[in-house]
Amino acid sequence: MKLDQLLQDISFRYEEVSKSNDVTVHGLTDSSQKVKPGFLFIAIPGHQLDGHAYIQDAINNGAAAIVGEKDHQVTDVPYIQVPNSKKALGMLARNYYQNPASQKIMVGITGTNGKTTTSYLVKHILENMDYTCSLLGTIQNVINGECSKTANTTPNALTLNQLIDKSNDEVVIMEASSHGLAEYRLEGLHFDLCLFTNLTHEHLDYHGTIDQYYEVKKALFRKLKPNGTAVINSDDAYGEQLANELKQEGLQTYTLGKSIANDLQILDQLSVDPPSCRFKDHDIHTLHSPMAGIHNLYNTLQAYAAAMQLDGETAKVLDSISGFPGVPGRFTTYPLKNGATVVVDYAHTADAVFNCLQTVQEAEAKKLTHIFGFRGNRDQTKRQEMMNITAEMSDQFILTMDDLNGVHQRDMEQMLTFYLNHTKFGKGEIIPDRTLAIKTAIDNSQPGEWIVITGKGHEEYTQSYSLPTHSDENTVNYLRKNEISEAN
Ligand SMILES: CC(=O)N[C@H]1[C@@H](OP(=O)(O)OP(=O)(O)OC[C@H]2O[C@@H](n3ccc(=O)[nH]c3=O)[C@H](O)[C@@H]2O)O[C@H](CO)[C@@H](O)[C@@H]1O[C@H](C)C(=O)N[C@@H](C)C(=O)N[C@H](CCC(=O)O)C(=O)O
Ligand SMILES: Nc1ncnc2c1ncn2[C@@H]1O[C@H](COP(=O)(O)OP(=O)(O)OP(=O)(O)O)[C@@H](O)[C@H]1O
Repeated sequence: MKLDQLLQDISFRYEEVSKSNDVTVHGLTDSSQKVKPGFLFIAIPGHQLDGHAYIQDAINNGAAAIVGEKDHQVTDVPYIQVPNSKKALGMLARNYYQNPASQKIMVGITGTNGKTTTSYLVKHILENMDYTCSLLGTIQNVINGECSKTANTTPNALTLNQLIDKSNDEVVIMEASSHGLAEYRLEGLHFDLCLFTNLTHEHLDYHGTIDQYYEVKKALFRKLKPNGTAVINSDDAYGEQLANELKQEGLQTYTLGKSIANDLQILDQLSVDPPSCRFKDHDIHTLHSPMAGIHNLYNTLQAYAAAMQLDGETAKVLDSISGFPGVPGRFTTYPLKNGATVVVDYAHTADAVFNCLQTVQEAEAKKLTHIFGFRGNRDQTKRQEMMNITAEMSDQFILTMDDLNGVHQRDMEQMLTFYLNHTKFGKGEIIPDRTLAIKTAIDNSQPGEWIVITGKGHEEYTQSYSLPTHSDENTVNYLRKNEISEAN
């Protein structure tokens, strides 16, 4: 593709145009190491390194032209200076792959909690409506029915366009993380549906304040196609604010919540275990959530609303919801032979922990033991809130290791001791080895008791522990097998 064609809709320094006229580009990359002859190299200032420092490497590897945002002397090949390289990467990727997203029904999901769960629900329902769906998110990417691992919840703009280009599916359902939005990974994409689940304290190490975090999330809704719709949980305070602001801006919204002002009104909750409710859109219906927890009732309603925006038939949609198999590591339950129950859940915000523990309380647990830790090098300001919630809601808690992310285990243990000493009720202990923490809780469990392990969900451990296991699910199943063989 000619460089001029690639630069469509991108503003850049005028004097570079003539130089770039004749260049043909054979590929794009923002990694100098991946440059092949004829590639366009986009220099990105990152969080650890600066792509501008690798421009000469890119040229040595055969780059035909360079895009960057800083003043830079480049003599051998055209240097196109743009105001923002990350934004330019999005537009360049979109142009190079000929805007693959424009051929798809695009569904973007944002919010602090519930993105993955809602995305799985939407995929499940739409597939039952005979749509073929790609899924891009935290657990995995699924393109043309093939699953692959993901480095990021929201991939960078180049990967994103490559994945959408590869997809033969009709619908792309993707999670839009706040980092993805702030880093312009969705630049140039437009959506038919944008969903907002909720907004609570998270990632403030990156965003600074919750209001800035909200503004970043709101940016997704600026990417709605002219006839696109925002589907919003307005029982969440930030969701209500978002719906009001978008309506004022003339965008099409579809809200769900308890108030009569909503397009989908939750009338009354019929039961909590399993959760079900009556709701009204055009008519009155009953929804049975396929997953435990009121939070999942909201996720399910949101997925229902999304499907209805894509011309779903109420009865068929509600029917398909009842066959939803759940999401790995989201309130996954494991009955023990002794009559106790273990839950593995991905909760790693205070709100998610609250919802998860509340769900167990509603199941009338005789005793609730909560096992969790804090992720190293992540938002520390949410930790006290998480401690307060577990101290209030659990009967006993065990603090343990989560991913250390480069933090020394000794420092993390000191941190856990600090939180333990500053939390009232005195019903906590520290067992640093995660697998032994789980073993201790299981060994001491009694019929009717619940053990809740939060933080890692579907993820594999990033460090090794005493038991030969590599995830919470694996540890629980390993201990369950031993429980069974010991009992025999
Ligand atoms: C903070 C952040 O968003 N970091 C992302 C960013 O990496 P970075 O800024 O550190 O990149 P860098 O290493 O400084 O490199 C800068 C540039 O130099 C280039 N380079 C570097 C070396 C070289 O030899 N040649 C060269 O060209 C690199 O290719 C890059 O273009 O760009 C990378 C490529 O797109 C991302 O994978 C990476 O995500 C990291 C892994 C990450 O952990 N991100 C988290 C914070 C994140 O984004 N999380 C959200 C989900 C959050 C949630 O749970 O809700 C997500 O969407 O995943
Ligand atoms: N609607 C909701 N409201 C509050 N908490 C929720 C909601 N849905 C899920 N959760 C909690 O959040 C955890 C993570 O859920 P999920 O993976 O669906 O969210 P996510 O937004 O994709 O999270 P992340 O951005 O961290 O990947 C769940 O295990 C559950 O504890």
